[in-house]
Amino acid sequence: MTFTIPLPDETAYAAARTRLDGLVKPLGALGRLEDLAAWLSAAHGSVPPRELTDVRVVVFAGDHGVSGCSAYPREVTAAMVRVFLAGKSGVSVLAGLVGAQVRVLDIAVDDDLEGVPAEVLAHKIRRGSGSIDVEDALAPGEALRAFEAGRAIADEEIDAGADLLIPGDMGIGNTAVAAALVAARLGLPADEVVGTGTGIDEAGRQRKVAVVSAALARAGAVQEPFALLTALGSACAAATAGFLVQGAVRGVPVLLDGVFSGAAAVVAREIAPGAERWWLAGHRSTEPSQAFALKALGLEPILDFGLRLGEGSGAVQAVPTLRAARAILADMGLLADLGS
Ligand SMILES: O=C(O)c1ccc[n+]([C@@H]2O[C@H](COP(=O)([O-])O)[C@@H](O)[C@H]2O)c1
Ligand SMILES: Cc1cc2nc[nH]c2cc1C
Repeated sequence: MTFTIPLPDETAYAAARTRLDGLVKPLGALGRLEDLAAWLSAAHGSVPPRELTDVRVVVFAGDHGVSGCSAYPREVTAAMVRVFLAGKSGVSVLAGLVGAQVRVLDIAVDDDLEGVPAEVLAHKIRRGSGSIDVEDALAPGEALRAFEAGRAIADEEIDAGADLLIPGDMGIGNTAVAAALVAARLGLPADEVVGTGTGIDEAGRQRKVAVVSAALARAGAVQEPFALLTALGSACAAATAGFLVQGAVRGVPVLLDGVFSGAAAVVAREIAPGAERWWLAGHRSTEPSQAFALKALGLEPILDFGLRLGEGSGAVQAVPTLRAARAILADMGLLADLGS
């Protein structure tokens, strides 16, 4: 499987840097905002870049098999799908503030979700994913099917006008899976990547370390990305990876969220090298595996608010910063006009 990833426009990048240096401010005084402005110019091939008017969050909902690794029971995942649909989730509220749309999809919720609109269930791969410490997460073929679903979902959003994609996640137990994927891909011990997720105590974290260690031992040296998603991932991880890859294939910027999209991104980059050029990191999660993932991807988070909600909630809060980056290029005056 090979993908053609477009290259961001280097000429636009250089032109943006030149313009930024000429704006009415000390050289470099807008710091990271200048980097983001140049990045967006390269992505859009224009200086200034276009306005980001159609931001879309897709929440991939699913259960993750591993038990005893979360502060909350598995049933919360299904219940939260209804909260997203009612517009009452954290990301729903935060997305509303920046005019972003939120779409929730049942990828692998361990529930039939009776009464939920058919379009929410349209991409369901399975009920729950396997408990990775004792079995493969997915049956043969499911990782590819979920990955293709994620690509199709990105295509749907882009065809409907999305100019910025945000992957969200809802899945009790998914921080253990994220840790396992990052540990396996980057060759790290479980203890270094496992965090407290939804808020487990140190004894709980030690149990989670044991689960992730068992998963890594069970999977052995598996490295091929789809084999990795099958052994240690989940349907949501594979679907998120497909979503990230397709954003890059279509040349549409993607704002990663927390630990889960970070782990999916590490695997997605293996599937489609160069795709990371189209990704930005919205915020720094409290989960240690996210820090390793972002470092490996060469991404620096925009915000660092101690967030650990998931859902796309951190990424949506970085949207105003991206808009600010565009605005300085579009609207600031020039040093050359100073005093005239
Ligand atoms: O994105 C993050 O950084 C993050 C950190 C901790 C927890 N979460 C969310 O909490 C759930 C997973 O936590 P846990 O403890 O059940 O593995 C899942 O629904 C995630 O969206 C998300
Ligand atoms: C209530 C709740 C909401 C969430 N949103 C993302 N992960 C979550 C986990 C819980 C427990």
